[in-house]
Amino acid sequence: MLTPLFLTTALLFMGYTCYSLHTLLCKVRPLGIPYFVVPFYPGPLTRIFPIPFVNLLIKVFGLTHPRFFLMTSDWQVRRRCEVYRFIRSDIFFTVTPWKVILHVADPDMAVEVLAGKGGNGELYTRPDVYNSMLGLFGENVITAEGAVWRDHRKITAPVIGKSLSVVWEESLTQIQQMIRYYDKHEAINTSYRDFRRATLGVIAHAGFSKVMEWCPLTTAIANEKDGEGSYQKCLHVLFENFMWAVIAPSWILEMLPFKALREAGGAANNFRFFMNEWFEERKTKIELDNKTTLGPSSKADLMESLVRSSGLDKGSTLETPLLSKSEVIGNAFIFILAGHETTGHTIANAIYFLAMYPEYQVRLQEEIDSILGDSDHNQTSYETHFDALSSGWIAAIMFETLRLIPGATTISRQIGPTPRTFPRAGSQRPVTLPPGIEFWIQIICLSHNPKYWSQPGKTEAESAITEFRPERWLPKSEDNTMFKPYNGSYIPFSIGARGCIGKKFAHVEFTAIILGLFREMSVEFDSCGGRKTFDEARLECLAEIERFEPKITLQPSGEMPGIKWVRRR
Ligand code: HEM
Repeated sequence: MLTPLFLTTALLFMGYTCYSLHTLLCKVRPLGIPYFVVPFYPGPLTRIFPIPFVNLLIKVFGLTHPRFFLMTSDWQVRRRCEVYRFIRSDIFFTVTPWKVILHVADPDMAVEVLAGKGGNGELYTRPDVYNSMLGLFGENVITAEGAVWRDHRKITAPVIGKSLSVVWEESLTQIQQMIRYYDKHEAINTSYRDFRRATLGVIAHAGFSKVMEWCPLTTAIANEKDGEGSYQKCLHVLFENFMWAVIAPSWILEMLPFKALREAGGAANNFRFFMNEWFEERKTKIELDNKTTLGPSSKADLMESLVRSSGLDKGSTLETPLLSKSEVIGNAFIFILAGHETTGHTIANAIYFLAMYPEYQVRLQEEIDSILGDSDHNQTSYETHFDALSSGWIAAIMFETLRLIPGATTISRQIGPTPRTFPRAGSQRPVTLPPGIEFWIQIICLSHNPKYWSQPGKTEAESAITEFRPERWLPKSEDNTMFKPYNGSYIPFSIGARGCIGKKFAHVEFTAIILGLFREMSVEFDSCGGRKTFDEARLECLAEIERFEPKITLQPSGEMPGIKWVRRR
């Protein structure tokens, strides 16, 4: 009885899938844009299944054709521009039975989607699958659209912009504490985690007025009895298992017989608990302040701005609160997440590049010394030193790191209800696309596209597009401004009204952290007691970078070679 029922359902499903694929192919073929058929929609949850299975098949059978690797989630990292070169086009479709995706490495089209008319999210919204993941704790500035998004942005962006002095100070403090620890330790192979902890400390202070001393994660977890330790453990578990935390409500996950799922559910629950506590704590403080002062202080941080906008404080002048409590917590989560992972990993990536190319460390240190002279870098401030340090080697190293390894590989958007025409770079004809198509703007393919990254008068090979060459960003002798790439070919922070709120925050943090580290220290590969040469470690590092995988941000999938911090001679 069950077998025929199962077979009929399976046949009906397959029939519907083929019909749907056929309909979408009929839509795509007349457009004259190259396309590949992919049997499933490669959204975030397919990283659990079937992508690992596809990866196994590719490895076992040595499959190299794009129709195979386009089924994986990390082809942009492993193949960079290969597929665009293969099809001789900067745009192509993957057609799945449920969706048509346009992969874009054409800068003019990327600019139109992200920053053209309708780039504020009204015509080109994020696909729902991403919003449901990022809205795990409540709607927020990333998941909201239209008028609601404008409110969220108005509440959050100005306070983030005003926090830069705290960002500078706290970055230097975190690094001082980190150096104290590194001074006593030989080799480090926890850099990604360590820098994530430093940048978590910065966003906790700048956005939430919480002071978190830097210590290695293991020490923080060992101190779990104190509230701070368990909060840090909860964040660590949540971010490491984020994929699991979004697949079902926490109470279901906590009942399942799998440890990773139970832990993810528990961490999500604990996070809600901590955020509730922070919310109530801040609400009480605001109510007290309202009784004793004349209103909101000009030094309000992100949490204060969020809580005040929820209108829950008794002295609130808001007739209609702009945010619900769950939106306050949703935004707190998104700023903790976006505000520390991306920057922490970018700094760790830059450190590995500097270990691979020590000549750039020397130039960086010489520049820092020439700007600071004998003064103490720990006495510097955002107001006095950021400008001087933000247009030379430090900035060049950050820009080049993000060009080679952007935090996010892809930005996705979907076309609204009417067909739209999009420009193409060069002398190519504009294309008109039907509704329902999803754009995947490939940040990493744009920043490797030889048409825009080959240097004038040099061949593609001489331009070393896949190599770390920060000097490409430095001002040329005739003017004092840094290199400006072709519009749309370099968008690690995205562009347009929905571009990154934390771009300057990240730049200030990166500058202060690199300053704090390299004024006192140099980084080198750990030779494992003389058993590993510099060249071996460098090759190992390059091979690991080729294997980076997009989790929340792009990050190592295996173990990076160990590094050592040594005092400058
Ligand atoms: C190197 C560091 C960073 C990188 C590479 C980065 C990258 C990005 C990108 C690519 C987007 C656009 C995503 C999309 O449209 O789908 C974005 C948006 C966003 N970023 Fe960042 N980010 C960084 C640091 C930060 C920091 C430090 C914060 C907060 C303090 C932050 C907060 C946000 C927010 C709230 C949005 C959503 C804006 C909106 O939709 O209106 N980011 N970021």
